[in-house]
Amino acid sequence: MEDEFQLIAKLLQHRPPINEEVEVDVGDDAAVYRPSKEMSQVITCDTMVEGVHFIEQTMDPVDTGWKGIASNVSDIIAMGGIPKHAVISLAVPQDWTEKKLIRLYQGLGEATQHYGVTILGGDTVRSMKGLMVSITLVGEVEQGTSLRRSSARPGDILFVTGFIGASAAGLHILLREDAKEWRARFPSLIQAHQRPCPQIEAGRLIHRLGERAAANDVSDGLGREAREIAEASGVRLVIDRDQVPLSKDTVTYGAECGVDPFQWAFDGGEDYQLLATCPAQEWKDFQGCALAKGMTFTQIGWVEDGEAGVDCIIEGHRSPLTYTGYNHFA
Ligand SMILES: Nc1ncnc2c1ncn2[C@@H]1O[C@H](COP(=O)(O)OP(=O)(O)O)[C@@H](O)[C@H]1O
Ligand SMILES: Cc1ncc(C[n+]2csc(CCOP(=O)(O)OP(=O)(O)O)c2C)c(N)n1
Ligand SMILES: [Mg+2]
Ligand SMILES: [Mg+2]
Ligand SMILES: [Mg+2]
Repeated sequence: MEDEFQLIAKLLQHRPPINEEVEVDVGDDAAVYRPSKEMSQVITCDTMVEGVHFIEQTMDPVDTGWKGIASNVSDIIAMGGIPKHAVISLAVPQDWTEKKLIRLYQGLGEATQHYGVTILGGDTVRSMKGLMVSITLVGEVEQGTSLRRSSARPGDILFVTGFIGASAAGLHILLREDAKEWRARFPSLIQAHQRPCPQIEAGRLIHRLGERAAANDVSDGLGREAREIAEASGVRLVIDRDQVPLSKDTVTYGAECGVDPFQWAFDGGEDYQLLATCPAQEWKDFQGCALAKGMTFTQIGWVEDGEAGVDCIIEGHRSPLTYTGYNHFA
């Protein structure tokens, strides 16, 4: 590799074109974009670190690029927003060749194209060990209407979008020494881990409920995300564990390898689905509306008055949730 400036020029060939909202593109000290009228700006930042979020065995660089954007898009969606512009910070170790970095950018390019996000800049520096990709994503939401973790109220329905736990099941396969044969049998689990696909439409549909809905994206496992909503709202969430939607492959693989698949759902993380609440009287229509748009929203519990926290019903027996979720410093 010659120098970082030539590298940046090569990498940028793999980003989708910018649009008319961009006043100053890559190439100056900072980028300038024009926010839409009547919209508030939403800003988030998520990082992928080699050895923590991915290793060579689990992710091709193209997947790491995709997932870096997806994890940020997921947070904008969980606020009810629409993702718009990204800046990308790279710390590159010696063993990451230009070829691998171009693959990373192809993944970033695919995901930004898919979600209508423009890459407006970034930063490129040396890392002494391991690649780090840190992405800051700006989105927008109608003023004063973002979805908060603090909006859950007693009597609400607690629900999730899609399936939960498939990403952690996929990671379990990818970390096996005999991964090859399992990968071929359970491609949906591998896909869930490597290519999560947060759905903007799901967030925007929940956003229609306005301040009566609370939402969190599932990055650290249901156990962790549920606690965050309970604490922010000052309510007790009750989850009926057997209602948590697990994909058929998640259940089959769990049975074959002797792992409780609910552990993947509650402790695993990286599903990038939404955990949300909805007023009970709206639930049936709301769920029907999601279905009509090709999305599955599944009730997994409800919200009660009481000490802030989460209870879980397992085979008819209710007790405080013991699953903890993912913890970086455990
Ligand atoms: N180093 C930091 N400095 C300031 N705020 C932070 C930092 N790390 C996380 N946060 C904030 O703490 C909150 C929780 O972060 P995090 O658990 O990463 O959220 P999420 O799981 O939705 O990505 C977010 O509002 C985030 O912006
Ligand atoms: C090699 C490897 N080991 C473990 C994991 C699991 N893992 C790493 S970070 C993480 C939690 C999600 O990442 P985080 O940075 O906490 O995202 P955020 O909650 O901020 O969106 C999980 C489940 C993984 N993806 N890859
Ligand atoms: Mg985060
Ligand atoms: Mg989040
Ligand atoms: Mg996290």
